[in-house]
Amino acid sequence: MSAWGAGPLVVGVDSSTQSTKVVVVDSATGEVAARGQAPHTVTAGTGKESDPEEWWEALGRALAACGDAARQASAVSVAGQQHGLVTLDAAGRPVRPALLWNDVRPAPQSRRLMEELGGPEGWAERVGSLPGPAFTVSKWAWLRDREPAAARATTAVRLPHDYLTERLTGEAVTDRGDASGTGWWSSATGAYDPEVLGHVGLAAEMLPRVARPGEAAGTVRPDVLPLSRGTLVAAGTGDNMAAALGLGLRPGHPVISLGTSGTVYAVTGRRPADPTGTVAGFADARGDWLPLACTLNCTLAVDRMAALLGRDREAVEPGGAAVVLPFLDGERTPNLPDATGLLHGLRHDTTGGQVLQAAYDGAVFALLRALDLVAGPETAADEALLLIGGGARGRAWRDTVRRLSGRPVVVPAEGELVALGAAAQAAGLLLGEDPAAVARRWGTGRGERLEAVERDAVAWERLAGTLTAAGPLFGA
Ligand SMILES: Nc1ncnc2c1ncn2[C@@H]1O[C@H](COP(=O)(O)OP(=O)(O)O)[C@@H](O)[C@H]1O
Ligand SMILES: O=C(CO)[C@@H](O)[C@H](O)COP(=O)(O)O
Repeated sequence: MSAWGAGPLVVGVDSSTQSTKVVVVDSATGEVAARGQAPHTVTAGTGKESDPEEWWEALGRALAACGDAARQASAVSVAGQQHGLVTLDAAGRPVRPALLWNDVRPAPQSRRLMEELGGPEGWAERVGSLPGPAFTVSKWAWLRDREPAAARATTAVRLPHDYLTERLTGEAVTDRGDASGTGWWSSATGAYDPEVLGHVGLAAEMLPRVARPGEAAGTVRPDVLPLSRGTLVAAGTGDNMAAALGLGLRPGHPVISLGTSGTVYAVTGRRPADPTGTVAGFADARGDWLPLACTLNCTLAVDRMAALLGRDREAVEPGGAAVVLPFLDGERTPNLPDATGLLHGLRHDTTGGQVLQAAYDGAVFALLRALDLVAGPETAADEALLLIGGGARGRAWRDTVRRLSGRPVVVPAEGELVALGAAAQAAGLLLGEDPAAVARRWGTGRGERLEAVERDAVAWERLAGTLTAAGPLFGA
């Protein structure tokens, strides 16, 4: 029992693309005692990079905003944006800024790795996922090609959440969920794949230990952050895996997350292996699987379109025949790393609000095309979609998902599902419970249900036709 409520306090961290968010939660009730947030800088332009030192400082600031509650916590867990390549030198300092998940520069290395190591079928079977440009293995191959001196200076490779966990504990630890986004962890064997590592010149000693679900990473070192020395630290996980924990997700309940990335995923007991590369065959943080499709252009692309049009993001208008493929950062789903944004179907009477609606439609269409692939046979055709991420707060996003899917939508009342999932992982470690069961007890997945509306098949067909016609323009 803490000074704040019924049970010991736990801290959940979401170190995502745009910011770090922290929640301090009562482990008995799930009540949020304090919260903090601090922004990150991402380089503009084609390359997407962030300084890992800035994530650490942002974590300190977000924790400080929680005041005494963070210091009183008994356990902490860090969830982070997936795939990012953090390269450390012998002194444990970043050799260069981290290459982020949405950096498409490694597209040539991704294609090469695919050809050299068994083709799409080989990768799907052996690793569970294809080594798309997002995957850490392609980023490391890019670094070796383009910045060989930086690659040579690297003695340790981490993911964003591992880097922060190691700064907290001094221990090099990751988990199966985040490891499954590297491309060098095999979902078939549950271990690093020696052939992939050998192929890209990485020694297993350069990588963190992969903790078992429910295992601790260590304890907080003295005087590192506004946390108490000796606080238990869970292994952490990738941000999508953490959100699945926070929702207490069971098979048959697909999730759409609308943030910097758009993601669509579900939890399942069957190991995914999709040779088309649309579905990443991630592991979850518990021992099951998290088939997931991810787009590079979601909330930021739509907000950029709103800014270009000089409109508020909610100022959409129905009608017209405009189509927007909002591939401002290239695209991952579909796999078109060299794509750019496309606006089609303009007439004299097309309004700015219709073009903005078309941008929402394009972003949601890309995600919904992958829904059936990730949802699997456990999911009923009329099952509601769980809508999370910053965009889930917006009315236009909610309405677009309902109109293009024809399904009901449930928006959890608590917005920070990644941080809450990390908190549930910390509580699970502290109390010896399954973190998803902790989250269910807390009720974090409960929220507002918006009923289905008729599916807009006309808009869907227009988008599908435009995407097919535009393929050659984008190098498809
Ligand atoms: N009220 C809102 N309505 C619509 N979109 C919103 C709202 N609040 C935040 N967002 C969007 O959420 C995005 C951030 O989402 P978030 O899930 O926090 O991102 P990430 O975890 O990738 O850093 C912003 O890009 C912004 O466009
Ligand atoms: O690459 C993926 C999933 O494979 C992304 O979902 C990242 O994990 C970044 O997440 P956000 O910062 O958008 O939450």
